[in-house]
Amino acid sequence: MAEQFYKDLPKVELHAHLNGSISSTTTEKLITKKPQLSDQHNMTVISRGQKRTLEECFEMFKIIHQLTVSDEDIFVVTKDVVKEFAADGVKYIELRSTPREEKSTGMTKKSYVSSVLEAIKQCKNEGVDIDVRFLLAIDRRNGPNIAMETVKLAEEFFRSSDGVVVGLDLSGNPAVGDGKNFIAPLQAGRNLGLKLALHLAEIPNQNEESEMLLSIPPDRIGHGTFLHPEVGGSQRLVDTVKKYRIPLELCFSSNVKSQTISSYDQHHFHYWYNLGHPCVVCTDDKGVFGTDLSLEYQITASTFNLSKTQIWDLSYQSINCIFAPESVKSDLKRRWNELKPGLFTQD
Ligand SMILES: CC(C)=CCNc1ncnc2c1ncn2[C@@H]1O[C@H](COP(=O)(O)O)[C@@H](O)[C@H]1O
Ligand SMILES: [Zn+2]
Repeated sequence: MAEQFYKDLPKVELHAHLNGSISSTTTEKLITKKPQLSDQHNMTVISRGQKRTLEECFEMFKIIHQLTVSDEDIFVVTKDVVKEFAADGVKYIELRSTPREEKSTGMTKKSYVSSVLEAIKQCKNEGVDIDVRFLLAIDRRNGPNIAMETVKLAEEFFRSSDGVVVGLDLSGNPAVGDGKNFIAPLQAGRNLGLKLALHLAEIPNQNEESEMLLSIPPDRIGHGTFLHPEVGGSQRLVDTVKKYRIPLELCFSSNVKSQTISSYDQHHFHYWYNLGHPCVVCTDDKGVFGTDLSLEYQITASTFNLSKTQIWDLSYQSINCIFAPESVKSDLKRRWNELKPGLFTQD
């Protein structure tokens, strides 16, 4: 559990996968409806101090996906996840999820997205204090044709969701498939006005793929762990990211627990923060990695010795990286400034 300062800090969450963000309370709820899966419960979270390989982490999603197979499941999960982020002091979130169909329950990709959006709407009607937006995710293992279908689905909801659907994500096991196959669908999405948040250089030796994806260019980068030359990336990659000033979504617990980074102090946050490059602290999969955004901010502060003012600035500057329009950014900044005095008189 994070200290009160980090909980009270108003925060922006820009990298959260819906099915990776399910809490153990919600998992229990889902298991009650599916008792045949009851022995899978402790398979869906990596506890404190534990680590897994990246491959093992992706295996966990197969189990989680068995728990969320109907529109009702997706609705319940979205509502709970949104409320949990709000309770953790997150004032603006961009959730992302891969539309899935499930023949046994009649869930289609379209009804999947509708269920997410209905849950978001209900949270808003109930007065939950958080602005929620949504990105449709493309899973690399499904290939470019499915990716193009996802772009079309995103286009439909982009037009009809009153600004809730803002973009596309490219994710899934980075060792599977080739990123260059997704350039065309991603570019098509971009031309439609959808913003792009792409997982990039999450594992080593993907410089060629990273270069191609950066040439689009994306609006934000997920992880970017192996972009810089010290870890086998290249100065050219760094220069491109700097030239376009593409913000990085950084996820400490995720990277350490899935072992793409050996320890917190080795995290590339250090590299990019020292360059003055926009860095956004995120959770990735708060359920799987047993974390929340407050804790990720606290880890950032304690690992790199950042003061409370520096942490405040980090959170405030994240507002510039959201995909919602400028007017939303201004409103959030006003809100942050109203909350600031209360936060700094606690000492
Ligand atoms: C497993 C691991 C190391 C997690 C951290 N890094 C990740 N890298 C790439 N894709 C991810 C990651 N975490 C979640 N995802 C994507 O998000 C999905 C789960 O959320 P959803 O079903 O899209 O709602 C996964 O199936 C995967 O496609
Ligand atoms: Zn991710």
